[in-house]
Amino acid sequence: MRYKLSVPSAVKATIQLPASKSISNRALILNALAQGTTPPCNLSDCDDTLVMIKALDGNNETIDIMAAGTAMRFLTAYLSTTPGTHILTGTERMQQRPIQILVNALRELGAQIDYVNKEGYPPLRIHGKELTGNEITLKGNVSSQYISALLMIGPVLKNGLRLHLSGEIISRPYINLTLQLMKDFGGQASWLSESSIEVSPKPYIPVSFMVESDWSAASYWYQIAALSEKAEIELIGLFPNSYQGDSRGAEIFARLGVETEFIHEGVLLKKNGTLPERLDENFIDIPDLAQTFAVTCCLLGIPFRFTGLQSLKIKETDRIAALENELYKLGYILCDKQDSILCWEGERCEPEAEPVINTYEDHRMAMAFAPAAVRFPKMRIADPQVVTKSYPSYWENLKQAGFKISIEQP
Ligand SMILES: O=C(O)C1=C[C@@H](OP(=O)(O)O)[C@@H](O)[C@H](O)C1
Ligand SMILES: C=C(OP(=O)(O)O)C(=O)O
Repeated sequence: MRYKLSVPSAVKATIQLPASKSISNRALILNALAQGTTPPCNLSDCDDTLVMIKALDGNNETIDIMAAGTAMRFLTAYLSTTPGTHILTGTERMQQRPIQILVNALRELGAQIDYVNKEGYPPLRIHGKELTGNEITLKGNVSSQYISALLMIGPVLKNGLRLHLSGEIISRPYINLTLQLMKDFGGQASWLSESSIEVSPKPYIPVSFMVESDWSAASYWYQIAALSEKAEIELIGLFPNSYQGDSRGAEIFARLGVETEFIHEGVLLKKNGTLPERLDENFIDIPDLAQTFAVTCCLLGIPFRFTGLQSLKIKETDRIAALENELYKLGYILCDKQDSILCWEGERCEPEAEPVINTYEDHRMAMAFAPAAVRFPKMRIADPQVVTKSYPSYWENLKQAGFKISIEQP
């Protein structure tokens, strides 16, 4: 299936954003570890959260978390300390996303985990037991989800946990998000230095917890505001001083002419029309926003150099390659360096007359390219249903904002 989008001349909408999947999936694990009886409020209805709810509710020996990185990593740690034997598996792509760093760390703490097929990758067979170790060193430069997974089980370990992280720490705001939520659930955990974290063996307590809206999802609306002639967009459920690192997207969009005003229930986006000569930005803390800004800058004709993208290759797809391929179809020639830098210096080629944007089973490819319909009315988005991974109502919300969507079967 493909979607062809027609864009309204002015976008005017009030959008109820989805709840954050990162917060939902942490709150579910923490609530389970706290033996809470009421689930967190306003949980996301996205695939990644639904698989987490099912995994924690069910008694199935085999747990399939589909494409959810957080569920795979958080459940690996959780099941290692929970009685029972489980097979944890996921999509074909999930079986190519590395997990050895986390498995080795858990084994050092005493966990019993085996690889079902390929060494270093899911599926895993996990035999839950009491873990006795309390101090480990692991790489901090591959995925912060390994670190979040370990931190969350820290309070239930007999001797607590001390983590030492080596290499340049990526996605640090996600580690801070984990520490914040652990505190909200009565845990005691904090940074000892730039690269060490200590968790006390103090049990969690059940609390009532409300999940805020998703700042990563908000980025596509900022993008629509940046690319449209006229836009008046209200996003519900976002607050200042969010726990989510992707709230920094608002500051970067301010440089691209979209200002944020915090109003009663969320934010109001306002265009001020000023654009920079170029955008150079380090995405080490905000990897999920790279696609949003790459597409936005190309379409606004703003050359860029994005660094800190080393984690993009092991996400839902190789996002650096996917961006290069699909932006080429729209006439933009990007270059990448050292697997961690993506640049566009204004080089153009003839765009395809009717470009079909492939989405590579990556929700963010679909969501970041859809706003490009503003400039490319003949563009199609292939396999648009991928958005359910984090934002099931994305297309409905676009329709609400005046976009028209026609469905095509290739
Ligand atoms: O902890 C989390 O909720 C996440 C951490 C990030 O992954 P990495 O730490 O692998 O970069 C991010 O890309 C992902 O969407 C969600
Ligand atoms: C990378 C992502 O998700 P995950 O790693 O949790 O699958 C994402 O949502 O962009």
